[in-house]
Amino acid sequence: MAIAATVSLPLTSPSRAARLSSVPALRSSFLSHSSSNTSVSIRASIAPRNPRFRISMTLQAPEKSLGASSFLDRRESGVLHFVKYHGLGNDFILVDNRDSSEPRITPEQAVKLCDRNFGIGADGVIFAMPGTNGTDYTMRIFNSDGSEPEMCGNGVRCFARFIAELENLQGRQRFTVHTGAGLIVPEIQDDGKVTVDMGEPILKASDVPTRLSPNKGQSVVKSGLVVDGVTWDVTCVSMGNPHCVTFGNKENQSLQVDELNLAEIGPKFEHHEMFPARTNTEFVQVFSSSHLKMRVWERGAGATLACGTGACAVVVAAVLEGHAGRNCTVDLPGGPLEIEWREEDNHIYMTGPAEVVFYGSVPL
Ligand SMILES: N[C@@H](CCC[C@H](N)C(=O)O)C(=O)O
Repeated sequence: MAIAATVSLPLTSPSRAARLSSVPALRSSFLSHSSSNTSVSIRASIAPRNPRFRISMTLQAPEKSLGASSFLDRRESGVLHFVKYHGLGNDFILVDNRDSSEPRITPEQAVKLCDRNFGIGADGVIFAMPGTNGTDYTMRIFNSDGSEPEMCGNGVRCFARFIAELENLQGRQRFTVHTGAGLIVPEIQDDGKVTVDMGEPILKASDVPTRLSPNKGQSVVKSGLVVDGVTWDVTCVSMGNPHCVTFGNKENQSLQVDELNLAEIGPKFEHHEMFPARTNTEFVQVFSSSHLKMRVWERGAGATLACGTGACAVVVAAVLEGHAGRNCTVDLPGGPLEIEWREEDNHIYMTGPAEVVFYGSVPL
């Protein structure tokens, strides 16, 4: 059986062009095109029965970028065309699902595609779907373990950039997006970053949800949670999806987040009996009243390089616990996010990047 693969990479940065031009077979072609903002597609046919694995490649360097729209217009059955994006290293497979309100793949297929060794590799799969209740679009997402969360902050920034590419829209754009967390409004800025109106945080314990007893009105703020014999101070916040935020424990009031063994402790928070829907957990270090650093263990995805809803929950918790003001830079392993919890409307606004990694196709 012959395998045909098509990979299309946008040449948007000199470093990417330099990396690609280091492949000897591609060098002359890439060097001659690396100065323009264009795409090169590589078609490779591999015949596995031939012991020498004959590989033939066709290089195409179109005058204009192929873009997601024409790439994803291809609709062969049994093949999934996708674009991989990342928001600060939190990476997603974006699927054009605008023709149906049913996801084009199952949670089981999503698990396989997200596998970093046997699949494409991603923290989740995101579907761009027709709008609901008058919104422009609907976003659904499967985590890399196949579960379906209500929302994804980094994902919705990638979603906005994906829609702009699909619809061939340039410059500043604003969309209304229906999610499991309700209405979310991302706006692409002139510099390509995306500011998202993430709505209001949910603090009522039973709605987060957490079984911890409310200790500040209906909320759980700086409350003791015993994990493996250690009592952590936690604040519980929902951004549509559940978050447990901690700045320290009884033994260590100020965390040095780089010292944590996240892979060991993260799952114990995620599956703790106090969180009936499991939880995302953020471990936070305070640099100043406007500068925080966090590491995250995500429900259904494990340690990730960034979590947008998590960064929003962290700022809410920091305000409620008196560590910070309403405008913060939150450093994540993959880079910084700007978060504002606005007093006038109680909404949270998140600003950060979203970038294409590559376009691809896989058999289903
Ligand atoms: N990385 C996301 C959150 C994705 C969902 C999360 N794993 C959950 O299950 O709630 C973000 O950027 O917000």
